[in-house]
Amino acid sequence: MFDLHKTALSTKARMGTLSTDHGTISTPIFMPVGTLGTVKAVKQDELIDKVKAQIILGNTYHLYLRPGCDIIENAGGLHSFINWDHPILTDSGGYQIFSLSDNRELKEEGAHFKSHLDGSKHLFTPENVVDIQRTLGSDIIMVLDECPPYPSSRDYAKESMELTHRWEKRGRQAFLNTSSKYEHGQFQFGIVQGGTYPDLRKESSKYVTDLDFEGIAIGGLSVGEPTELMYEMTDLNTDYLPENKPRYLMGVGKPANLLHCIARGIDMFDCVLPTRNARNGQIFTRNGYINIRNAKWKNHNRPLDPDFPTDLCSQYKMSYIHHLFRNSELLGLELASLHNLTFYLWLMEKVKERIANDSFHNWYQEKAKVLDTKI
Ligand SMILES: CNc1nc2c(CCNCC3CCCCC3)c3nc(N)[nH]c(=O)c3cc2[nH]1
Repeated sequence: MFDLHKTALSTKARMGTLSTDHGTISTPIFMPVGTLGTVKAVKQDELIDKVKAQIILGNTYHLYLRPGCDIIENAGGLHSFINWDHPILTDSGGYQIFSLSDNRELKEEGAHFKSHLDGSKHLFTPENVVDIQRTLGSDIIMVLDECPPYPSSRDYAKESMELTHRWEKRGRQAFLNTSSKYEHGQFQFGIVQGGTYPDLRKESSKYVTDLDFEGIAIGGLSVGEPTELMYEMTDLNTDYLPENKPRYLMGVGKPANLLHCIARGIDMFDCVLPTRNARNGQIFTRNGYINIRNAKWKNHNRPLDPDFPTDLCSQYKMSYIHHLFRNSELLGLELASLHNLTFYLWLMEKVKERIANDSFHNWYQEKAKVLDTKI
């Protein structure tokens, strides 16, 4: 399960390992997002050999709708279907129902929604999202929850949190009453909610902790709230979460956000930013970020950062990559996506080095400022 190795000096940063039947994850970790069973524009072997990814995310909502659970089950489960023999975490679909389906209804029994693909009607319940993720065979499954919008009134946030709590209790029971359909075991993570209300966040942290999940996610953040408020809620939540369980901050974030949230006690992150923004030309570097589509790179005949270990950085001229993006050439998307993911995992390795030698606390704030600078 989760072994806490070290907590940093004067911040809540920590290093640990999460052992799953598909491999061990060293934390802090960033988890590349593979919505439809593929991390867009990056091949599985590159994820291992170049990105050094240790775990990727899949999406219950999308995979359930297409290709559907029976196709994936017939293929031997998600790992076999996508040819990835390492850890996979799947989100429960609650968040996707809100961000994708324009017609959904929350009831005590679960979330009714219409498929964004063909308008067909579906219902996710705390119990059937366990069954779906049992069938997918992901190593870490998430409970069904509601992620309230930002801003939400305190009443709405409280109502939503309490429904999510009742769903989590049912989801945990469904998980404990069933077992994995495959050779490998599975873990279930609970999700803390409570909007941006400190008293609700504290109550939710305690409620979810008491359900004794294998890990705990912090939900309801990175939904448009000010960054400082996201940091404040994260800091408060980890004060009330057990030290011996991994903490997963959902949907976060920019490189600078990762450093600040690691300092506030977070172990696991996921975000579409490195791949989605790569496709728009945003490239993260050790000295800040650039947009390669900008005309300033048109005649720039040097590589971006010759000493950084990616093809984009060391093998290609900026003028050429600018040209690829200007012409929507696939090679541009591939180089930028692979680079950004490699950068995120490289940053996590730097963080672990700093925690190990007790130099994280006087490094991360300045580094976060540099990483947040547009070059
Ligand atoms: C971007 N901000 C944000 N994301 C949130 C997410 C989604 C996290 N990412 C999942 C991946 C998305 C791409 C496909 C694969 C799964 C949240 N998910 C849940 N269940 N609950 C949240 O409160 C919740 C809150 C979130 N906030």
